[in-house]
Amino acid sequence: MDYMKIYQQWCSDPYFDDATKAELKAIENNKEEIEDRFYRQLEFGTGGLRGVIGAGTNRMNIYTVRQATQGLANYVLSQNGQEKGVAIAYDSRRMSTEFATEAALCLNANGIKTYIFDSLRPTPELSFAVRELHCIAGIVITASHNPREYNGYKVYWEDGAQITPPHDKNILAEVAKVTEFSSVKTMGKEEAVKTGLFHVIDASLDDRYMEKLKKQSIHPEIIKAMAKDIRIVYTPLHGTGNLPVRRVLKELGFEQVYVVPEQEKPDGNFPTVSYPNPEDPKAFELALKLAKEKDADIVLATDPDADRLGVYCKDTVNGGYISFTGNMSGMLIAEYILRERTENGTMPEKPALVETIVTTDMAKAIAKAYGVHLIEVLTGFKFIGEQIKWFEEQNTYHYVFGLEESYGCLAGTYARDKDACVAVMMLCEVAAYCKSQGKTLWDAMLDMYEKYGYYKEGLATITLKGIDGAQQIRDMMDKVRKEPPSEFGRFKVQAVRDYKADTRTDLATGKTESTGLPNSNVLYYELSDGAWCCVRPSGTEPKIKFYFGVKGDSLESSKEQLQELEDALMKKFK
Ligand SMILES: O=P(O)(O)OC[C@H]1O[C@H](O)[C@H](O)[C@@H](O)[C@@H]1O
Repeated sequence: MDYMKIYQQWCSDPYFDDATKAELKAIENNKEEIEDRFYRQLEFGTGGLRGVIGAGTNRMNIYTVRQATQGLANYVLSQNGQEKGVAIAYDSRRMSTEFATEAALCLNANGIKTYIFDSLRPTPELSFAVRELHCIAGIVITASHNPREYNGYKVYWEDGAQITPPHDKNILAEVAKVTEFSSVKTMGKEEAVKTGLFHVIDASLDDRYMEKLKKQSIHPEIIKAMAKDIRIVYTPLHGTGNLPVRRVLKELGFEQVYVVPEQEKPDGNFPTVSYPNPEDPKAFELALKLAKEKDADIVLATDPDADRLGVYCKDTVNGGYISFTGNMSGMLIAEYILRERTENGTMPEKPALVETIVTTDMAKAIAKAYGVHLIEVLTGFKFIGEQIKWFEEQNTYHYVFGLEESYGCLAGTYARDKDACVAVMMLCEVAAYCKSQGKTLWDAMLDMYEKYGYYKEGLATITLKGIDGAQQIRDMMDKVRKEPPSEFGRFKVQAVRDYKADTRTDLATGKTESTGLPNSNVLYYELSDGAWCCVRPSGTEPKIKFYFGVKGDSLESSKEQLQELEDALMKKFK
């Protein structure tokens, strides 16, 4: 059906509420806006839904949320999961509470039990809740770190990780089948409660989650000893992190925790920050200001659903603050866990460290130093979570830590998604440990560079929106496949991995082998001098992403090499 007809249907069909109709009526003369809102159904990808909040088939609203949930409900029923039920959490975004309730009522109308939090919670706590309540699936209403216009819908399966094969494909297929709103079920909340299908999760789950977090601490005695000395500035960026992060730090004994007052309260309008992403230095403006006032040792920010952590640390040499990438903060925690657990004899048998293919190569060096098995997976924390499930099912390895470059990591197996609450806690412990030795986190980082090599990584993106943008991204990937580069500046290509074709080709010998990972539209170049680069279309945003890394022998040389690699890479693609 053409988009104008669908628009008119939404304007007149009694199924849609008056507010929706009024919102649509207001754009009746704006053809472009109508087209954008109705030219397609908001795509339900492997990460679930993510889109701008508003009326229309290509928007996040109660109708598109119900429609996706009906697809999920059909799959849950096909798996006989109605008794196990579905756990639901939501963050501080606009309409998050409404969408979470709609999702629950749709599931209830399909005879499926639901367990919903009474107020906002971090995404990793939902991952924990799915396992703890023995649910078959989970939903989080969040658009993670996207700008304020967005909301989203992430789906989890019973192991607590975001959906991976075969469930992801199966759920996608079920959602795609729900094309008529008339086939979407819903019911009133009172009735749902009466039937015993709608449950609110009680507060004891928070306590159990806290206990799991605290269990990850390796040296509580060092925290106690340093509690008065280490000064921490923290911002939840108007999201879900405020309560759990403060609570875990307090219960561990940290005494000097300063929360950015302007960003403490949950607010879906994100009034003080346009892009609530700890990867963006602008998100740290207020936190750094407070850090200077308090002379903080470390400055931490979590994204709205508290699965990502960004870090700055005081530079004792010049008094300024140094930014840490996700790779760097992940490495600091990884080194600490592996070193301290090896030393105090709590390292499990057959330990494993898990990272994604676009994460720093320093992880490999650390794993090797402590005799820990390193596993690489495709981009996406769900693949790290999936490894934990396989370790348990096949009794192969014991998970000690997992990390990815995009500011996410997880210590422990109580959750199966990245957890910024545990990341904050571990990083504060590392900082306390360093301070007890007269060092900062930056000193610790320099020690690691000296020990393992000066690994440095970067990320560049090109945003290409709409149907044309998607085509341009496909064309870029096709072109570079057809005309494979033999070098990027001074770096020679030694091997090419095409994860879509499942080939790794050694350019010197011409030998081709399997990548060992599932198919994915990703190209990875192994380069001379320990460098590498990788290209993949984003799965969550209209972007093509370029990841790259080098290994230098000093801070200066790695910085310079990284710049050269980035320039050469971007020149090839622009
Ligand atoms: O790169 P995208 O497909 O847009 O995904 C963005 C990010 O989403 C999640 O946070 C995943 O865990 C990350 O691995 C990924 O980098």
